[in-house]
Amino acid sequence: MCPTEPDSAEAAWQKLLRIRQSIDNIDAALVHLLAERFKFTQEVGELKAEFGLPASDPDREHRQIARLRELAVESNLDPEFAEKWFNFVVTEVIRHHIQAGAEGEEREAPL
Ligand SMILES: C=C(O[C@@H]1C=C(C(=O)O)C=C[C@H]1O)C(=O)O
Repeated sequence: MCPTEPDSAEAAWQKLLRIRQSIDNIDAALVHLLAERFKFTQEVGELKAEFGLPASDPDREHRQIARLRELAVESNLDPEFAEKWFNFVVTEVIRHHIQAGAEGEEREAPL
């Protein structure tokens, strides 16, 4: 048996608990990072709404996807997954931007 392998069910359970703690820490960090990202994209949405800029910027998104795919390959992460994750997040960001734009228009042209 490899020396780092647990040699009993109890040791395996302890190892599982230790690994799960790290998984939970990483999940917490991801939530914090996403919250920060959405704070910044909200600022972008406010700027876009104020100056009538389009909600989405497909050219920028293509550049971001190319970069993230490269980073994923370097990090041994599936680049398809990295792109799916990015698109999932950006779809939500754009939905917020469209909403902010519509609310800005309503404020400018009340009934
Ligand atoms: C945040 C922006 O708005 C949109 C959202 C993006 C993102 O979440 O990274 C990128 C491009 C835009 O489609 C932006 O234009 O920078």
